[in-house]
Amino acid sequence: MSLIATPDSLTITRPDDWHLHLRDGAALASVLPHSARQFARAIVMPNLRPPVTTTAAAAAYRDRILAALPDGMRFEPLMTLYLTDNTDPDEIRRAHDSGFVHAVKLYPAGATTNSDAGVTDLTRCYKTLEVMQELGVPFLVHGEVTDAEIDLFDREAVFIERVMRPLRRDLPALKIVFEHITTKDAAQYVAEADGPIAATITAHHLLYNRNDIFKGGIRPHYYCLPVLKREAHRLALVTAATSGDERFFLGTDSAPHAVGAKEAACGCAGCYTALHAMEMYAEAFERAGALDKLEAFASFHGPEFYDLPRNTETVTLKREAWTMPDTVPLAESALVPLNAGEQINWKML
Ligand SMILES: NC(=O)N[C@@H](CC(=O)O)C(=O)O
Ligand SMILES: [Zn+2]
Ligand SMILES: [Zn+2]
Repeated sequence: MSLIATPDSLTITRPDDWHLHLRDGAALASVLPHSARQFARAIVMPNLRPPVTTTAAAAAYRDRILAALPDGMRFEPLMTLYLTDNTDPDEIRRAHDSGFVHAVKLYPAGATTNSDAGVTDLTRCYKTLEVMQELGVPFLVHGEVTDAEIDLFDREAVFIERVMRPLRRDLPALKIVFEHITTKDAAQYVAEADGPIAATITAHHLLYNRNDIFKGGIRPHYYCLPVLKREAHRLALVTAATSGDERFFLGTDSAPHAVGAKEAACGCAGCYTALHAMEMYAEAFERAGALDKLEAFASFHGPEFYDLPRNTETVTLKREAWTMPDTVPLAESALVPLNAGEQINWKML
């Protein structure tokens, strides 16, 4: 354990981000240095337009990410495939053999940003999922039902009953990550489940609840999917993240959108936290009196689940106040990060 802690400084093994949106093209070049500064590796989400559905497309995307990395920075993109109703089981074998595709992602069709090509009915994918189970390829799940009749705030809890339980009954050895969990239902489900299941938790779901979306007016930069929930759920996520349970690990879900796409009559879902993710997590763990649990959550549990080695370098977080920028460039436009213009209490050196 490399954890060295004083009241004002915390040195931990370099962390990884197990859920990240990097986009593509000029936007990729804008955001990549932020994540590369904070994290050694990241699970890169495949919801591009068109989505990354093949190993060949993942290889090309990986090359574009590495080409966009500024000189002198190190960062390893861990690639994923986007599951569709038609993903061929052989594509999973190719992905597994590639050595650089580390997981397959479920977007229920219509659930979130760029999910139109997603899965309409998971039972159509069972042949493909069986091969993933056989090869030990993790299945990363955006866990919300898309049924318009289900209340937006209940979609994760209903997903557990309608999709997660039947899936795990039918494929009990499939490795699953319940991504960006937002409810006590999901935290409890994962903590109590038998078998190979884990969950990522974002920094913003540890720090905020649904009141923050509406504080003094509508605040689009706090809108993401799954949407922030009520305080009891936030508290359950904090308990899970700080418990030391290896099933819970860090995934920022940092999701860049141009300012105009967020500050709009019908704004996009996604919070941008890549600039200050570790500072946010440190704040959340400190408030819970659990800074000593941050290293395992951020740097050990993820590699363990993905069968990857831990990073060997360290990073240091210092208690030092600084102010988040109001905007940062995003290709030809700009994005507004979460906490824009606010004071941050920790600083990653
Ligand atoms: N989390 C979000 O609100 N948005 C993500 C998609 C996702 O992770 O669901 C995005 O790609 O913008
Ligand atoms: Zn998602
Ligand atoms: Zn995401």
